[in-house]
Order: sequence, then C-alpha cells, then structure tokens
Amino acid sequence: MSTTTTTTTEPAPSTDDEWVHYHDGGVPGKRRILTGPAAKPTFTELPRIDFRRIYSDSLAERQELAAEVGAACRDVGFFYAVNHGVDDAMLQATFEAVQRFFALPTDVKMEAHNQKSRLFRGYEAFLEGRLDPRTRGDLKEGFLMGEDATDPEQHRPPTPLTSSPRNQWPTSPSAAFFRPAMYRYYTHMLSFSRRLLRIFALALALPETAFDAISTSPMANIRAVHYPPQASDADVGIGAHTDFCWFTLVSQSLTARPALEVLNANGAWVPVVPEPNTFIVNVADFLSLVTGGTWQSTVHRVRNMTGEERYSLPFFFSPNEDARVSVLERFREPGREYGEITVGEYFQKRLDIDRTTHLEGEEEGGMKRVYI
Ligand SMILES: O=C(O)CCC(=O)C(=O)O
Ligand SMILES: [Fe+2]
Repeated sequence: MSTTTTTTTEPAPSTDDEWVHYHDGGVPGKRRILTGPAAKPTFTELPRIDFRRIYSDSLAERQELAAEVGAACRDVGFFYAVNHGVDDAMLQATFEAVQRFFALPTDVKMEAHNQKSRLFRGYEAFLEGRLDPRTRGDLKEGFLMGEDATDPEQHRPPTPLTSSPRNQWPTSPSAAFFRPAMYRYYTHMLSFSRRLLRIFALALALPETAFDAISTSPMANIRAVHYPPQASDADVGIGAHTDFCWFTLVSQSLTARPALEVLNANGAWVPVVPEPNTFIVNVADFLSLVTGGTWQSTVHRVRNMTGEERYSLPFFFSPNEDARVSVLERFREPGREYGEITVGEYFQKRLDIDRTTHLEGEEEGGMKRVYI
C-alpha cells in the first residue's frame, strides 16, 4: 500500500490506497493511513501483562494488575497475558486435537456444517466466511461451539432461552476425540474468563464482582481455526474486523512468523508475534460500548504468509443472553440519554450483519452500527 502526506492545509485528493478497510461494529468502516507529520501517537507493539497476580489473595495486587489491564484496554485494545496459569499440557493437547480434526475427510467435517445452524455452530468450510468481500473469501476452515444447556458437559441449567440444542458435533466415530478436547478447553477458558471479568470490573473502578450477576450463564464460544499458508497477498485468512462479544482470548500455534495483525491509529498493521504459554486478549464491541468507546474494540485480521499451517483457538466471552446492559455511569455525558441493549439480541444482530454486509456502498449501506 502506498501512503501520502501533504504539507499544505488542503487535504490531498484521496485514493483508495490511502485507506484501510475493515468491519467495525458489524458494518464497513475505513481508516486513513497516516505517516510523517500527520501520524498520531499510537501503539507499535502489544503490551505484555503478567497475569500471575490474577490468582493473588491480595486485593492490592489484583488492583495493580487491573490498572495495567485498564491502560492497555484504553490505549491499545489488545494485550498479551503472560503467566496466565492455564494448564499448558491441556493447551498443547487441544491444539493436537484441532489439528487432527481439520485433517479428517471433508465429508466427516461436513456432517456438522454450520449452514444448518442459525447460530452458525459447527464446521465452516474454506472460503465460506468472507469478512472482506473484496477477497474470494476467508482462507480458513473453522469449527464453532458455544453455550448449550443440552450438552451435559456444560452443567448448565436450562433456561427458556437455552433449552434447545445449539451445538452441532460430528457423529462419525473417527471424530469422537474432538468433542471432549473442545470441552476441556472450554471449561478452562471459562473459568479463566470469570477471573478476568473481575479484573475488568476493577479496571473500571467498579467492585470486583460487579459483572458476576450478569454472567451466571454466559454466552461463550470457541472457534477452532485452521489457516493454511497463503500464497498470495490478495488472500486473507480472516478479513479485518472487530469482535462482537465482551472480550476475546486467543491461543495461537507457534508459527515462526506472525500472522495475526492489529490495526493502530495510523492505519498501520502491528504484527502479533506468537509467544509460548501466552494468550492474546482483546477488548471486543460490548466492552467498548459499555465504556462509551473509552476502551477500544480494535480492528484485527489474519494473513498467513508464514509458510506454515496455522491453528488458533479464539474464545469469545459475553454475559448472559438476557442481560440488559448500558453505558456505565462514569462514562456518561451529562444531559445525554442512554438506552439499553439485550446481550443476546445484539449478538444475533451482529451475527446476521456479518453474514450479509459488503464493503460496496459502505456509508450508505443501510446497516448502521449498533449504538446504545
Ligand atoms: O486466528 C486468530 O488469531 C484470530 C481470529 C479472529 O480474529 C476471530 O476469529 O475473530
Ligand atoms: Fe477477531
């Protein structure tokens, strides 16, 4: 991509080369690429935060961690969680199972094709996702599972909203190893997420347990993803987007070179170098909404130019489906009216938008970003 700067006060006529395109809040957006004197102060790498303190009995230590987390959420929207304490052998075993699953014959994986599911649970084939419609589709295959009170592994009491099946699992005996592996990962990530939610509450100057009541039966998804190495720069593993949940935790396989990239305020892509035993944590749209945009749901994408197969395991966390949320008191502007949104309705709206929007006709696209 070429970039231009100008020394005159008149903005130079813009060409498409000067913009980065993405999906933000479910709708197309774009950011001008800024260099030289026009560049703003912004991040050029992700902060690394030591999460050992999440297990500390000392509130002061948890608050110290929360202060670092809060600064990263405000300034970057992404950070590395090192020393997260989640069992490394379990993480390795999950990656092995994911790799084995994607190596199964297509017809076995297609038994659980996500096109049969309103929530797009199950298997997504290559090029079926297309977050950037200027591409031929996302060069990835995936498998999505999430909250489902009918899966006994979840020990989740059925509610009127969650009493019918949501997940789809392959039925072939050759895939039988996959479901328990996904559930081991799910259980560990859910319990880490509950701790993290308390750190987020502290970071927002709220009591530690402030979000507990709206997260008794959270919406939480794993998407296992396989990105083959891409030969061409015209392809993308997953097009530029923001996540539509409260926050995301990503475990990624250790390719020698980075593939995940995060967009900074100057329209530059910052690579996320894989590190062993480390989660990538990012603020997603919900946390950004409830903080009135103070915390950033930062745009990111994957381009697998590493020459290696890449696997990742994003874990998407949202509060209870029927929780009603709004902009937190301390982020409200005096005299302004704020509405409420229901977590599940917002989620479904975003899911539907992601399936239907196209970059063509951006601003007049008819779909509007969902605001509170
Ligand atoms: O594969 C990754 O590292 C990130 C994937 C991602 O951004 C997503 O699934 O929303
Ligand atoms: Fe994402």
